[in-house]
Amino acid sequence: MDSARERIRKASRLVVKVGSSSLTTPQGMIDVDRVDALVDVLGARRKSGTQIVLVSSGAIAAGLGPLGLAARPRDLATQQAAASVGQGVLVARYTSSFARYGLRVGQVLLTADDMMRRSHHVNAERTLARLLELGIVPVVNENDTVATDEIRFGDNDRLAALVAHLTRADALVLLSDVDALYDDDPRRPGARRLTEVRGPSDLLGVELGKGGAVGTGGMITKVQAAKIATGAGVPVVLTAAAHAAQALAGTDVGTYFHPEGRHPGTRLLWLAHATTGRGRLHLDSGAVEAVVNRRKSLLPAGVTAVEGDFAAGDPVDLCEPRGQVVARGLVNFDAGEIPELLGRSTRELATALGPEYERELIHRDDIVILESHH
Ligand SMILES: Nc1ncnc2c1ncn2[C@@H]1O[C@H](COP(=O)(O)OP(=O)(O)O)[C@@H](O)[C@H]1O
Ligand SMILES: N[C@@H](CCC(=O)OP(=O)(O)O)C(=O)O
Repeated sequence: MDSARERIRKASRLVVKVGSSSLTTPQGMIDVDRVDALVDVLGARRKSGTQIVLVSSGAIAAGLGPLGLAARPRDLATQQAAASVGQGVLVARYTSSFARYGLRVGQVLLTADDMMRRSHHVNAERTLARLLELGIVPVVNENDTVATDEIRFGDNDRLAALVAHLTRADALVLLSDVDALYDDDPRRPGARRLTEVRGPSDLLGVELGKGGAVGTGGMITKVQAAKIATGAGVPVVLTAAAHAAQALAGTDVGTYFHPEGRHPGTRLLWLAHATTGRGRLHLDSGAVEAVVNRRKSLLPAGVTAVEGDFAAGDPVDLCEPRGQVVARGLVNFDAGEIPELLGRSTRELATALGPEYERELIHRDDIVILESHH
């Protein structure tokens, strides 16, 4: 056996993500046989001592049938209503399916916001750790009913990567309806399977297409998820749900993404990968140098313009003078407060406006430099 794959076979904590298309029928009902087949694999592995976190999509898809909808609705409110109905059905099914192995599940619903706000992510981390200690299988999904369009993950691939990091998992297994990453859309003739990915250069020229009718992200979000996880030191296997047993046994199925071994903080991981800014701050070249190369906080003196309507605490993109986004950060002021601060020193602002204006626009701990600018 490939020694890299050994990491999956020997993992003592695994995050397994399964997509909608592997759990539901085209009619929008739970596919009981496929759920049971997946639980057979996970239940057996749990019984052998491995802790398992299951990140399961399928709430929206499983809500379609009960609501009499023929296809995934386009509008967010109906998707959220379907998720609300479907999530209950889904968890009920997992509860009875895992009970066949004497195992209990615990529902955990997270938003992208929870990954960012320190108090929330500390709580999520603690609850997941406790569930695992208690021998429970946490079943995680995005909290679809409260997540708004701009901020939601939409697919669970990136959420699963962040959960793998949050729980310090030994590996992430992404299960879909396709058995591997291919160099082209596998529905096209001649597409070839990638058995492993060692880094970005292995992905050059790979065509990443959209998914089927029930899934959302297609391969693009799965590859993004793999980059997030491997960048945080967690290896990833991507394969079909039907090959779950082989993947967990470390057999050569699907695509193996080798880990890179850096461990950035979870909150910043979210900031870099799971969102786009709510607005933009344009930096002069001195501020770019300070923030990107010297990892300093961003002060109002180095900002030339502000765009967008954001509130204090929101993520904003930081642009260099030609307009290219180089970093992202959690801003300390509302958009409307910023214009009068621009170009002025913090000391001058404190004297003119009061001591609360002495703070930086964005604290260095709340800034991530985007990948190509490291
Ligand atoms: N290069 C590629 N390699 C593999 N699959 C691809 C590729 N490009 C597009 N796809 C499609 O992506 C789909 C999986 O994405 P999706 O439907 O979102 O799955 P899930 O619901 O499991 O998250 C596959 O069915 C496949 O047809
Ligand atoms: N949270 C959503 C996930 C949406 C979705 O389809 O995701 P995926 O199948 O992983 O591409 C749900 O449960 O329906």
